[in-house]
Amino acid sequence: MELGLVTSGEALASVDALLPKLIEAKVGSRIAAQDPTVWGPAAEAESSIRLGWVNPFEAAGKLIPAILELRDELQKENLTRVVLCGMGGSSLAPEVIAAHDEVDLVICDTTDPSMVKQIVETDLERTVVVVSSKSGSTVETDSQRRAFTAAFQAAGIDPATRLVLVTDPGSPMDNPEGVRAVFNADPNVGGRYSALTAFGLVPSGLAGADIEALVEESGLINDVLASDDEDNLALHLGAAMATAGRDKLLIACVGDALPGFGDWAEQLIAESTGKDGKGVLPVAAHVDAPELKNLPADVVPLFVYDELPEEIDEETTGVHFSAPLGTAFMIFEYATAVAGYLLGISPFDQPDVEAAKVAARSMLEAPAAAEPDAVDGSVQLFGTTASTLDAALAELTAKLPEDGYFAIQAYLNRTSDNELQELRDLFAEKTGRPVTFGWGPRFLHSTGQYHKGGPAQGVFLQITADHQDDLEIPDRPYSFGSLITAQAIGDGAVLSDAEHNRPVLRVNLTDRAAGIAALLEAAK
Ligand SMILES: O=P(O)(O)OC[C@H]1O[C@H](O)[C@H](O)[C@@H](O)[C@@H]1O
Repeated sequence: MELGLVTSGEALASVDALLPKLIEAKVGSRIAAQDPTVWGPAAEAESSIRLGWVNPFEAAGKLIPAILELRDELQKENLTRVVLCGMGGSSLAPEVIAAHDEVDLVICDTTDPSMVKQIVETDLERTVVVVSSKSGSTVETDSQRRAFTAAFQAAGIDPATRLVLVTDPGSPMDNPEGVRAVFNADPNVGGRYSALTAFGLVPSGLAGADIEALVEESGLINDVLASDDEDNLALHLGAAMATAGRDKLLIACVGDALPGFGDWAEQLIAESTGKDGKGVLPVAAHVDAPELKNLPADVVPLFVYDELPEEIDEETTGVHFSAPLGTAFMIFEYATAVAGYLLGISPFDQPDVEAAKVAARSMLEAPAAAEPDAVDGSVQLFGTTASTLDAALAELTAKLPEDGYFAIQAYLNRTSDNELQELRDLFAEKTGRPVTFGWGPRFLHSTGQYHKGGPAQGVFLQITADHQDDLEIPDRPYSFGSLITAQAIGDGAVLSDAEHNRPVLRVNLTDRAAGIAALLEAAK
């Protein structure tokens, strides 16, 4: 893949206006030198422990031989199915790396009982499970680990031969007892910037990805990214992200270019910029997205190519990007940090993520069985004055502000309920506004920060379901089914509370298949 970045229209105007300022303030070289003062005094404490990602090379060089050695060992034992349990920054990068190299890595980033079951009950005899968590205390990851440990034991397999941990040194998970290996990551790198640390490299490397090539690619333009001149692509991309009046970035991969990259970039940009009522809303979409046919005035489209097209219309607003995956990770990380500087926010914290976790915990401790406001066939409606699904969706859509976006949050099984993703385009068509689609609880660790901390522009459609075939979480007083429901209700409660005041409609499907069909029909 060739390396290139071209901006056009208003994105180009933004680059022209902001580049001289970025160069004058030496933003590129200061980030490369890990200068924590770039984002101002309020951000300094966090920045001073979060800039390790600008130089991942030495640590990666030491780590890779150990990963390859373990991979060989596992292969000799015919342990060829690699599952990764982890959320947000602990799973999005390895998912992209594996997809890019076309190696199988099964991602378990859910609490949907049907999906956890599907993953836990498949081919256990040849499965090795990587459990990744920087903090070592993420409830989803801990629950998935418990489910796998119990499943191995039930199958007469010693979990100590099958569990591999990736975590920060000293975290509650950093314990070699009862596991095959523990890989420590660099604590000075936050989750969403950790693609080239143990979090990105261990699971994808064990699954067979060419992690040496990836790390090599990531160093290709190190000097360019550290420079204070017009050739620094990250300054261009950061300035394009901060285009005035266009605070939404629609990401579309063209053809086979970097599959899944939009989902990774979405977490990086949403969690890094969406706070203090500001932010860039990333919209992971595709080249046929309705938004691109009739571009809303507040959206910058960003196209990711294998190779840049020969001709790019200079007038039409857009960002056109092409890079090898390792290089792309680095450019986007730098660019997001640059956008943070331009927006005047700290790109390394996620102040609003915790609120949803707290609300979910209190739901689990004292479950409140709320009565639906209305029932329409197999769909229960919560948070509406309407009595039918059609009317409830119309009521929600009517609350969209002019500069608003429609957010769909599906707390379902992203493998077997995948057709639900069609809702994204249907609502984009219907509303003429950008639409984000997130699988819960996965998105809580990604765009979840922006939805609560960014500009108050979103309206929210939560989709939950009853769990006929639930799964217990060993040694926990709640099941996966009650956990995922608590996570949805908890996040909905925070979104709609007095502080955030976002419109939220929850539809609960008492029958999944019939409910999904009804939703798709209603969205047309
Ligand atoms: O790696 P972990 O500590 O389990 O964290 C996983 C995710 O959790 C939180 O939601 C953070 O907001 C994310 O940035 C992080 O990637």
